[in-house]
Amino acid sequence: MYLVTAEQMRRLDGETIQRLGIPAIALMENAGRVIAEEIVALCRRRGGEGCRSAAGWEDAGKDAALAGAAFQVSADHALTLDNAAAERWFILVGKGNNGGDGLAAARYLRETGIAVTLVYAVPPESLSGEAALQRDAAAAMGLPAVVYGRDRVDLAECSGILDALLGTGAAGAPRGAYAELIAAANSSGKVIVSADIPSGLNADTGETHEPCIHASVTVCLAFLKRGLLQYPGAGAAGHVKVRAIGIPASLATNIGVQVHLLTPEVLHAHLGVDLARRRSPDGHKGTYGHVLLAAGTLRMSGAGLLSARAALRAGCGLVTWALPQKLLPSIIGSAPELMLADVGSNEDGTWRAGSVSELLKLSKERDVLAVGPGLGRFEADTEWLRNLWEGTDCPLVIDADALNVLADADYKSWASRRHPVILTPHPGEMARLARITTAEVQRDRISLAMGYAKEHGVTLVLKGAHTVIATPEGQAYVNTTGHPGMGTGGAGDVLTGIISSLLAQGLNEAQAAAFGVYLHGLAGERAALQRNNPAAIIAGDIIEAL
Ligand SMILES: NC(=O)C1=CN([C@@H]2O[C@H](COP(=O)(O)OP(=O)(O)OC[C@H]3O[C@@H](n4cnc5c(N)ncnc54)[C@H](OP(=O)(O)O)[C@@H]3O)[C@@H](O)[C@H]2O)[C@@H](O)CC1
Ligand SMILES: Nc1ncnc2c1ncn2[C@@H]1O[C@H](COP(=O)(O)OP(=O)(O)O)[C@@H](O)[C@H]1O
Ligand SMILES: [K+]
Repeated sequence: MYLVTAEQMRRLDGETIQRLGIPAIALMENAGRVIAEEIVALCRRRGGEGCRSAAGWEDAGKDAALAGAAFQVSADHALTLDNAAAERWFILVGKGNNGGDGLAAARYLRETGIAVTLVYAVPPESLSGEAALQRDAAAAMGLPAVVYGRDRVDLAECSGILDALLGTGAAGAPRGAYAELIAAANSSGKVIVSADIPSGLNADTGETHEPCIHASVTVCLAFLKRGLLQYPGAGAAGHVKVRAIGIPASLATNIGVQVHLLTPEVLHAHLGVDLARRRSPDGHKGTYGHVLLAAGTLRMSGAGLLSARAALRAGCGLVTWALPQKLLPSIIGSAPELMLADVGSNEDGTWRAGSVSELLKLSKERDVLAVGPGLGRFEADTEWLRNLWEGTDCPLVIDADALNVLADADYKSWASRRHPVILTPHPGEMARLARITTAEVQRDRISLAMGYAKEHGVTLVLKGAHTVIATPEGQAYVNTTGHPGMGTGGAGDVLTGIISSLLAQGLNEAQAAAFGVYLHGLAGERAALQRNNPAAIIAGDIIEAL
């Protein structure tokens, strides 16, 4: 599934209207219809109708067939509602095409028997184009209408609100009557369905203006908007339903859309990942690759252990953990499946820059080098990392403190590598890498990740809720597996182990990063299910749930 910006959406609309010759009003009709269908589905769920109607039709069909009846008629189930008389919806209508969508939806809802009242944010005379046609059609159908600020509007009188105030054409924070209506809708306690995006949301970045609608359901039209997947916007959108309105998905490739929602289909069809992770019947530990991990200090020995164990659980054949000598006594025996490589250490258990020669030697017999979890900082660590960057002939995964080393270095001047580099920063590490604040990182995670990956020629995994994976070629994937319970020390170390393990098994960097993030999130969800309270998840649970 593609993710688009408002500007890309305008081009997709334009292509459909101009190149395919589909009139804009037809797209708006489709939009109104699918919005109405989702509202009917919602009314049906809360009215306790469940699937009764659908099953009822099926049963009737079966009965008729058994009785030998040849002729059957069925109605439009998606726009049929048994308890329509119990519903009264207010349709908040803005001046642009988003308002036009709401007006079209209002007509379809009225047809189901639901009472609707149009609440215009602006005088209806100010609507133009297709929205004006919809205004006139609604008026011709006799739909009651009021104008906010001129007529009395009491949102307490309705059973639900359709927010069709602002869509992808909105600029800046909602003003005047729009702001007042949004605030009133939010405090009404009524269920809110948003047309396309919640009004007040930045459709590209996911920033929420003050005020912004808090929807239960957002009926997103044609293509998923980037802002619906990025927090805080993702929180304001509620359940997002993407519905087709007649704009062909193939147009997205024509206009160069490069961001995808990370689904099993995208992993399989777009990235070529074998989701079944088949292993060959005659495979052996040598078949599945060997990870070399440089991680851990006395103070943070657990980070290395978590990465190493996660790598094993993610399926690679062998893991060698290179660690400071002072750590060895406490680690021996803690994970018998691991191989340990003593690379010496300072008196206090920290890494020595001289360990690089041993690491370079070890890397020759390994398929991947992962550096960083629990590494700490040490003297001449920049030169140490530069030697690994320039001297290893295998994919490199860089996490945690090794990212902070990179952030302090001018690594664009380092020799280019034959094998890929994957960086796995959390927002704080990303802020240091990009030399901006953490708040600036979170403002538009997708654009930032894409820009950084392209500029630095790395695969970037920007972690946090809805992790973004960006490739140097300009593609990006947004992951939605995972769980807030994963906000626990060491969860990122587990991810580093998983991604390294997949690389060792022969996946390319985009596959390993995307599939690794996806599996890590699934394991987090499974771990949350296994605990009575998700707050009880610890990083080791994620490994065991892999
Ligand atoms: N064929 C198509 O294009 C299709 C489009 N579709 C639908 O159209 C939506 C996009 O429609 P759109 O481009 O007309 O913009 P939209 O979001 O309705 O709002 C713009 C209006 O709001 C106003 N306004 C702006 N900012 C404001 C603010 N901060 N505070 C207050 N007012 C503000 C601004 O008025 P102005 O300030 O210029 O007087 C302007 O008139 C899209 O999300 C989807 O729902 C679908 O039907 C599929 C086919
Ligand atoms: N709310 C959340 N939803 C989904 N995943 C989350 C959430 N919070 C954290 N995570 C995931 O947990 C991991 C935390 O990583 P990180 O911050 O590096 O932890 P640590 O440094 O302790 O290992 C990341 O993969 C992140 O995406
Ligand atoms: K809206």
